[in-house]
Amino acid sequence: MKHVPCALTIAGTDPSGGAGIQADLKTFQELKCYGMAVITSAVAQNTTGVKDVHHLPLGFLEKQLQSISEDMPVHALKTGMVAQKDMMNVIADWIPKIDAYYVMDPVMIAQSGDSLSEEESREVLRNQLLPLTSLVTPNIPEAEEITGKRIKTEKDMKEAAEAIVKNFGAGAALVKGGHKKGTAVDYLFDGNEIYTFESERIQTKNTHGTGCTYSAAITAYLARGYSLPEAVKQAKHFVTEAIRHSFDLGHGSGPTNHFAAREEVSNKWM
Ligand SMILES: Nc1ncnc2c1ncn2[C@@H]1O[C@H](COP(=O)(O)OP(=O)(O)OP(=O)(O)O)[C@@H](O)[C@H]1O
Ligand SMILES: Cc1ncc(COP(=O)(O)O)c(N)n1
Repeated sequence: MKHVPCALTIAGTDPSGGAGIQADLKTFQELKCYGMAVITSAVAQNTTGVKDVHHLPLGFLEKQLQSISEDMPVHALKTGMVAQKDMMNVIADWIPKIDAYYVMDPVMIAQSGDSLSEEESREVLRNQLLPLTSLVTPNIPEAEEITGKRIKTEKDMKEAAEAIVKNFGAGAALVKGGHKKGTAVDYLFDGNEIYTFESERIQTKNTHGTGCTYSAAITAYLARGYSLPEAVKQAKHFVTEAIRHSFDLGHGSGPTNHFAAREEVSNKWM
């Protein structure tokens, strides 16, 4: 049988299907990866916000991870919502046991403003998880939280990407400009150079789960064997099209459209 690219997400859930594990699996599927999922927290949420969170017991998180590593290949994995420091420690102990690219989406606060991670977990994220990453994908507030420095300009974004690699030991850092005005520009520092990924800003309120979809698409392209800059370039195209064709569903910030995104990018990579 042909080599099957295998991608894993370790994240929280979104029953309304726009973010978290659900968005990740849709992305893996559209980008022709075999998708696997380990759940950290069950989240009652929809396009309008988070209603409740139920963290899975630590021992159960460990068993889910073990179920993967004792049986399945993983070529690339991502983490999304990992709310508690003890969960981070479990994941940090497990990742070195497998040989896979690791993309961290350092999910802290949902677009709705609801917190998705405990304050005290930030130090473990910085000290234990960041040094294990192939890539971390903070938005501007998350990059500020990691570096402890305000980001106001595009120069600040590039400096934050460099600092996250040089001072915090990430393999590479992609600082995303979804939260700034003007074009949707992201900066990648891979330890050697800065790459720029830019698209027009699409006028829509339907951007629920864009960060999840973007990091899952990068993970999928890495699992498929793309180099890091090429994986980010293709994933940026995918997320831009997912936003352009986003669904006007729900009463809040609607979800992005994974299958339209795949149709738009497909003739380039299939
Ligand atoms: N309105 C938009 N038009 C085009 N691209 C966008 C828009 N909003 C965000 N993006 C892009 O989507 C990607 C995700 O960025 P963003 O900064 O929104 O991440 P995030 O805040 O982690 O996402 P989330 O909203 O899921 O928390 C980035 O490439 C960003 O530039
Ligand atoms: C389980 C989970 N993970 C991540 C997000 C962030 O997505 P957004 O910022 O678009 O709400 C979310 N809402 N839920």
